[in-house]
Formats: sequence, C-alpha cells, structure tokens
Amino acid sequence: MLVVRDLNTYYGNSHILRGVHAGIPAATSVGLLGRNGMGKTTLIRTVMGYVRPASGEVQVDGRTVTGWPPEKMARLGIGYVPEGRGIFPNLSVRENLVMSERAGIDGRRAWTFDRVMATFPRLAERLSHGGQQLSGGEQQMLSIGRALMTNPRLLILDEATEGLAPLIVAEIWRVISEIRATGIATLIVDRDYRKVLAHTDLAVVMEKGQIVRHGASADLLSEPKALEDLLGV
Ligand SMILES: Nc1ncnc2c1ncn2[C@@H]1O[C@H](COP(=O)(O)OP(=O)(O)OP(=O)(O)O)[C@@H](O)[C@H]1O
Repeated sequence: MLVVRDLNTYYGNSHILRGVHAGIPAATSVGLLGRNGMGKTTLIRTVMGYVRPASGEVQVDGRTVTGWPPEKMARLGIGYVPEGRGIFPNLSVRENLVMSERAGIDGRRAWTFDRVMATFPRLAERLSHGGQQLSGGEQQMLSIGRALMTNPRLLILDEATEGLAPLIVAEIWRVISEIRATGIATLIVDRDYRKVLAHTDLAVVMEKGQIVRHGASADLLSEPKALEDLLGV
C-alpha cells in the first residue's frame, strides 16, 4: 500500500536519504533496522510529510502523495507514533484519545475508545489525568492509543519502547502483536532487533541513507554474520 521510490532527503547540505526504494504491502508488518544515524527516522519523517524530499516519490495505493502534510497522510490511514511520543501534555488521557477518534478510510471503526481502554487497562485507570502526569510508559501507551483511535491501515512505530522499564516494554510488544493480528500493517523501528524480527514479516536494513538489505525477517534472524555486518550486533 505504501511505496517510496528513489527518495533523496537533505538536512541543509547533508545528504541523508540517498535514493531509498522500499514498500509496505497491505496488512504486512515491516521492521526497519539499522545502526544509529543511518536515516530511519528521516525516512519516516519524509514519508509522513514532516520533511520534504529533494527528489523521489511517495505513493499510497498507487497515488503520488510526495510532500503531503502529516494531517493529509493521516487521513489516508497512516498512523504515526513518533520517537519521543506525540501526546498533548495539557489535555487529559480521555481528551487525548477522543480528539483523535476517526473512522478508517474504509469507514470502519474497529478501534473504539472502549477497545483502546480494554487494550491499555492502565490508561483506563487514569482517564482524567493530564498527559504530563503520566509515566513515560503510560505516555507511550497513550500515544499508541491515539494512533489506533484513527483506525489506521498502517501504523508506524518509531522507538516505541525507548527508555521504558522491562515490564512496560513487554506490554508494548504484546500490544504490537495484537495490532498486527488485526490486519493493520506496521512499520517498526526499535533498538531490540530480535524483537523487531520476531514481530515482523519483512525486514529492511538501512545503512548511510540507503536500503542495503530486504527480505523475510525470519531469514535475517537466522544469519548472525549479516546481523553483525549490518547492525554491529
Ligand atoms: N533535524 C536535523 N538536522 C540536521 N541533521 C539531522 C537532523 N535530524 C537528523 N539528522 C542527521 O541525519 C542523520 C540520520 O538521522 P536519523 O535520525 O534519520 O537516523 P536514525 O537511523 O533514525 O538513527 P537514530 O536511531 O539515532 O534515531 C544523522 O546523521 C543525524 O545526525
């Protein structure tokens, strides 16, 4: 459903994305791997319209959407949970969720407020708390909950478990499995490459702004030499 072709993105004079070709088929889970600073977040930010590419194309369902702003990308059914969490700190948990509520592009409302509550019981206990009163893990759950309330076809998770306690990290991976089982496509960036490969169908690896490897996640997991070369693990 999402394809990028020959994408080139600069920050000032720094050429960050260097001709990236990649795609996410519908209802497929893709892991985006690579060492620090290789361009993973820049790729996501370019796709979501936060950064304009110098050249290349972003397509959703065959339609060219390069440079569309984030709100329009969201309306195409792409949910984004940014690194460092995207919630409104001055609004309550309930307000954060309700304001994101929207039917999916096919008109379905599979993810409702009640379903998000059932998925994240911790949030249900803190509905009137302000966003800034939540722990880091709860903020992350709220950020994922907000994205689910938009009933996305594709959910992009950038470092969703970063800096969280092990129990919360396990909880987030459980939710990622649940989301995947409902047929939502996912693009997952996380430092724990084993978890990424275990929770995805396909994996792409970035190195210096290019995709240097793509294939089945299970295949990459069984290649220690490739993992060492590409990820330094
Ligand atoms: N706003 C910015 N202005 C200038 N350079 C930037 C900016 N954001 C990122 N960069 C640089 O772009 C390169 C790619 O960064 P990016 O965040 O996309 O990498 P990443 O693979 O997501 O790594 P990380 O895991 O560290 O976030 C890095 O060299 C980084 O220093």
